Amino acid sequence: MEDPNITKVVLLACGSFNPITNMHLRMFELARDYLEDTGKYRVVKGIISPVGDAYKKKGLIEACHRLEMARLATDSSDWITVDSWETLQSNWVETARVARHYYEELMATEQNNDDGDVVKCAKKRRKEENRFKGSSHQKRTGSTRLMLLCGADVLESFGVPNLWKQEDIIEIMGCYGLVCITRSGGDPHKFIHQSDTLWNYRKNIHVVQEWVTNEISATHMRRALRRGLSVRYLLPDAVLHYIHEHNLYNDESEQRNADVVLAPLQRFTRSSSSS
Ligand SMILES: Nc1ncnc2c1ncn2[C@@H]1O[C@H](COP(=O)(O)OP(=O)(O)OP(=O)(O)O)[C@@H](O)[C@H]1O
Ligand SMILES: O=C(O)c1ccc[n+]([C@@H]2O[C@H](COP(=O)([O-])O)[C@@H](O)[C@H]2O)c1
Repeated sequence: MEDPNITKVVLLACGSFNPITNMHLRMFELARDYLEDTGKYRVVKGIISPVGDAYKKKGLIEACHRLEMARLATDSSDWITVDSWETLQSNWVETARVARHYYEELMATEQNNDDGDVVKCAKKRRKEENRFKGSSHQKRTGSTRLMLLCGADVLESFGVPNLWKQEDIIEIMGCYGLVCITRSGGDPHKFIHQSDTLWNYRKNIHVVQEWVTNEISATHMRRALRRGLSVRYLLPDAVLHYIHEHNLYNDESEQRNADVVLAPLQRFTRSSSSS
């Protein structure tokens, strides 16, 4: 018998996953431990949603390969899944829209048509943008909630001018909530404190401290692979075999989209993003 006071949660992680690393998988485990330790949540599913080919980020290889690597990486997990919906869209899809898609899917599955309609919630949120002061609109005890899972760099990218739409940030915080894993060099608590918008929604942002800090990033993987260095044990063996089998990361692949106007997050110069 389910405890009615415990809210079920689906975690959604968006990103390039170019390639997927062990840290991407660890994010899910860390988030689940954190949420369940509060005694308020039970994490029932994790979704990895790789960005589509229309996201013109330098060095981004084809979605079919990124998807397949993510599938191989999650093969042994009984709760983390990979979903191709985002990669099947012809245009780049904003993260708020991706979240809306999965939330609607979730609601349809649960046939839960009560006041949890996220589209209504999103519209209302946009109207109330300047008045709303955070927190308890999301409470839907008894039904499943969707939360966005990301690293602290993504949270901090919310502060980059003209990168995210303000209403999307508000929708993400107000309708879903965020689980944010610390990354070395970042300070999400300070960032939330310094942003009026994030401060308003602070109760919907769960900052998870990763004590075993590491610098694993997809950028590091690609760089090492281009140089013929080992990345073994930084990503699953099956993924590594797949990379070698298809010769995925090399000087040529790193030049993909090099001549295209930068993808949104690339404009936000993170140290790990330089090649
Ligand atoms: N070492 C890490 N610690 C915490 N979060 C991470 C880490 N690596 C990736 N993430 C998070 O995983 C999600 C997907 O990330 P993404 O595919 O952009 O990986 P990345 O390793 O940061 O990529 P790149 O190096 O290509 O920019 C993002 O929310 C990102 O913040
Ligand atoms: O929705 C937005 O406005 C938005 C702005 C910048 C980035 N994102 C998403 O954030 C993710 C960033 O991935 P990456 O690999 O560029 O760090 C990817 O899923 C993008 O679609 C989303």
